[in-house]
Amino acid sequence: MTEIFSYTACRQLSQMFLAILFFHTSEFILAIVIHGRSNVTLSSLLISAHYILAMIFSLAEYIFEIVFFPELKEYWVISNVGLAIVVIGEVIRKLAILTAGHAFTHLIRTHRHDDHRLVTHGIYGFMRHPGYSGFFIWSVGTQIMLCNPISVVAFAVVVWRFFAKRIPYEEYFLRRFFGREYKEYAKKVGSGVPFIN
Ligand SMILES: C[S@@+](CC[C@H](N)C(=O)[O-])C[C@H]1O[C@@H](n2cnc3c(N)ncnc32)[C@H](O)[C@@H]1O
Repeated sequence: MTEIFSYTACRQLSQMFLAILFFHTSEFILAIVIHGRSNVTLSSLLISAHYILAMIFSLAEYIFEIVFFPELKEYWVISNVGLAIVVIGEVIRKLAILTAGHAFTHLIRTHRHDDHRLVTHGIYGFMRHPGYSGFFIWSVGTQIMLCNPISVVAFAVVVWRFFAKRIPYEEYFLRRFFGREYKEYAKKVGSGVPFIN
């Protein structure tokens, strides 16, 4: 049991806590800066029941493994690569939010607003869904950082399946809003999420 208070656990769990804290507070602050306080609710913290369950599962896996298989958490190269992946995912996601500006709404728009323009510059020139790609990378990175083998696979599968449904739904409306312009853009630029066209 003392492993829970070891240097390894304290460092890896603090990194996880800071990664989560930074991700959610920065999402919320950026939403307020871009859309204005009156248009932002607590839902912009992006903390859903499924998300909390996933994080509890990941923490349970971590505690179980650090108690019964503490050597599993000592792969520092893997853990540090995970930390680097978390930072990369965070940077991609925040670049997406800053580049898209007003167009980046947490709820998918089903009606076109007059000021909604198709964004294809900056990071959107490299991938169509940098916000989703960044979150996918970030979430899997957190589990690599914790050396949580089950959660690495579980997070990759669950987050991928979520975006595999969300992206076609979002793009249905983007095609309706921007027609040919979006078709041409989608022909040239990939989604940014593995195995999603
Ligand atoms: C949560 S944001 C995610 C944006 C994008 N899917 C991404 O991953 O960066 C969802 C909103 O962004 C808008 N959106 C997505 N791609 C866009 C683009 N290239 N230009 C303008 N608006 C876009 C959609 O209409 C939707 O309301």
